[in-house]
Amino acid sequence: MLEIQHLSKTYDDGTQALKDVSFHLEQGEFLVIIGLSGSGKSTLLRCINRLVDPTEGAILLDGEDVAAAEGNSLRNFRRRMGMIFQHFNLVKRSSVLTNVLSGRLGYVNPWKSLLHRFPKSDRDKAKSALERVGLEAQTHKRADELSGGQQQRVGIARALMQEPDLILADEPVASLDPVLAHSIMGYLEKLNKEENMTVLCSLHYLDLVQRYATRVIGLKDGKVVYNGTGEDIRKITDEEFKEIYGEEAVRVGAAGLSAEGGEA
Ligand SMILES: Nc1ncnc2c1ncn2[C@@H]1O[C@H](COP(=O)(O)OP(=O)(O)OP(=O)(O)O)[C@@H](O)[C@H]1O
Repeated sequence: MLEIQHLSKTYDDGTQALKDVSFHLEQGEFLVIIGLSGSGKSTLLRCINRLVDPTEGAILLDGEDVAAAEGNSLRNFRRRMGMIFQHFNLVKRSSVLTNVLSGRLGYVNPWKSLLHRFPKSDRDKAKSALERVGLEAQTHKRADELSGGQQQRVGIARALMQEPDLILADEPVASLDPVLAHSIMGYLEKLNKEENMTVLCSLHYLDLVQRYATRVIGLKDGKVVYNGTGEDIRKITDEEFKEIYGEEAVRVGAAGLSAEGGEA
């Protein structure tokens, strides 16, 4: 469904964040991107939904180039991708429901969205998204009254409002403790397995990578240095991981816990 061809990104200050990155992703995969801080993971995810404009290369979504898209066509591509951020990116003073509804903004007439006048069908959709992440009881709370794990579940519900085919998650559990990390990953796994959503997620804990990935891409200094299946990465030794990663394996612990296992 997604084919990245010779993607490069050089920022205005001359930093080469991505260098000739190519890989492909099939519908229904759970692809994890690993790499040290600064290796280009965020830049890659942000190029895919064009929060960052790539310098060179193509990003083919079902054969059509997102990298070259503009205007309506870019908006249509973006609707197909739900983004989940490390620091949740919620409007802290707004309610949980309003935050989730904002995931629908691309679909709503702009003046209506300014007035927070969302159609009933959208409000129903938001409630159903909140149920899917187990937060129906928190609907009317302010976002900043929730725990970190709950805030990230709001982030997931907001992404679901777009009815995405592809979920882009940029270190979604880096701000959470181990139990919450597994809980959040469990929700992403559920969307992947039960709703056949394709997931592209950056992570840096080896045990999470081994537990959830069906494919793994390793980035180092903006280049792909590893491309393997989930099976390959489950067999990897700490020494081999160090070669790809450049550092000792980092483990989050609490392995084996699932969405049901942890209180987020
Ligand atoms: N807006 C920017 N302008 C200039 N350089 C940038 C910009 N954003 C990122 N970079 C640089 O690009 C490189 C890749 O950064 P990126 O954030 O993509 O890496 P990352 O692997 O996601 O790191 P982290 O895990 O710390 O977020 C780094 O050298 C970073 O300093």
